[in-house]
Amino acid sequence: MILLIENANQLITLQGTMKKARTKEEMSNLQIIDNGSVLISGDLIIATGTKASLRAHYPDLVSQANIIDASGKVVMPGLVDAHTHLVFGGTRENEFQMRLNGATYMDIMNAGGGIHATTKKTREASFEHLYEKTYEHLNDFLKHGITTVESKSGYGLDWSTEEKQLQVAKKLQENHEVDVVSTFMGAHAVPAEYKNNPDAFVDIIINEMIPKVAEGNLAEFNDVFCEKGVFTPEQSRKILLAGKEHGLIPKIHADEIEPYEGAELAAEVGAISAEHLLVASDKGIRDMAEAGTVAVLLPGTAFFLKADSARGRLMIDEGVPVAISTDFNPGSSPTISLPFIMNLACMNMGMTMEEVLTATTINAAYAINRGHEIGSLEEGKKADVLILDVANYQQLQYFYGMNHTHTVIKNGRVVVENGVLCSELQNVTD
Ligand SMILES: N=CN[C@@H](CCC(=O)O)C(=O)O
Repeated sequence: MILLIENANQLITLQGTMKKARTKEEMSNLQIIDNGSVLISGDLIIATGTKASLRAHYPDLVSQANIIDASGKVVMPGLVDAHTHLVFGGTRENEFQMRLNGATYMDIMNAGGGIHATTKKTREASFEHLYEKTYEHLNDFLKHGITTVESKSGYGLDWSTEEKQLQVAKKLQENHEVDVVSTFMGAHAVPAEYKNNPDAFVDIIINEMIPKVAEGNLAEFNDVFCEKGVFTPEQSRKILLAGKEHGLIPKIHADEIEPYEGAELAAEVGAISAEHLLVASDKGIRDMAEAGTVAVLLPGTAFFLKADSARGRLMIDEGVPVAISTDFNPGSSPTISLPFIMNLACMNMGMTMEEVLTATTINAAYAINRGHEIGSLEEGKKADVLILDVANYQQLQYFYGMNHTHTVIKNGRVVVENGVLCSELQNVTD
């Protein structure tokens, strides 16, 4: 199948020569083509350029192509969400009310709620239930223009449930249009049964769970919630290094609630990303810049927890490559709306609209080791393309809290048309 998208008001390609996440002023370089076209063959991008240049260079392909007219619209790479806790049982709106009444996130967790409440529900849920519920969430992601999602386990905290979450993610990767990239996060919390002996649980993660994850090829990354009252930096280091020995790339939930030298640890162990970073230290930020660790910032979580956002502006100025993600989870960020989170990044972290687009495409792709195949519209990359019903990219932030997705092309196939999932249209006509 050959597709030709033509007449885009603005075609944002994000093309670049660098083979790594963008930093500093590179984050503002969107490489925009006015009246742009994208030529797609099968699941790959063949070329981008002006209408005239593609028609002149590829007359044979153009003559066979199905044309998509993007007049008056913005065309850009599919959005990448590099931090979610995608597969979970239950919801926690009761905790939202508790937090509105003044309780803190950690108060609730220490009293057996929070991650522990979702762990209970996820342990109880069947594989089929989790699969169907998460399938619906992925449909929502797709309708908002997100074509790749990272998914962390961590609501099992025992092997059978961790494996169930990872297997759900794996089956979704096989069956759903959205690409699902898996992270093992057995170290999300210390389960109640190990409350008095957390080191014994750390040993189980290291000696039992990580080897099984690697053997079953169930995840690419290994993540730890390094936080006071959860896992110490020493425990986190051990878990991340053990994962590395088994081929799992380190990620870390760092400096979210209290400063704990998580950013420093991320740089030290060679983590691909450090995530949250609301209270990361100046030294931690400098260490990350030097190590090239991607900061995955989650302004929706700060918003929902009524906390101050991470210092995104400073991180960019210091040379840290920044990505922005939803942190979709049932407690601290129950939203799939990456477009809304992008707006929060502008409003609350001092990031420019250009930086935010880079942070949710190419830099997010690098945060999950996919920068070579997604995140920009370039020859040879996957044809994951988003067409937005806005006249310019600034309107995407200006008309905030709305879904501007018109068309989504995933792997060279139109999967959302006029804002509606093609699979849903199919069901109506069947
Ligand atoms: N902070 C730790 N983990 C999740 C929240 C998980 C939950 O509350 O269920 C996060 O990334 O925000």
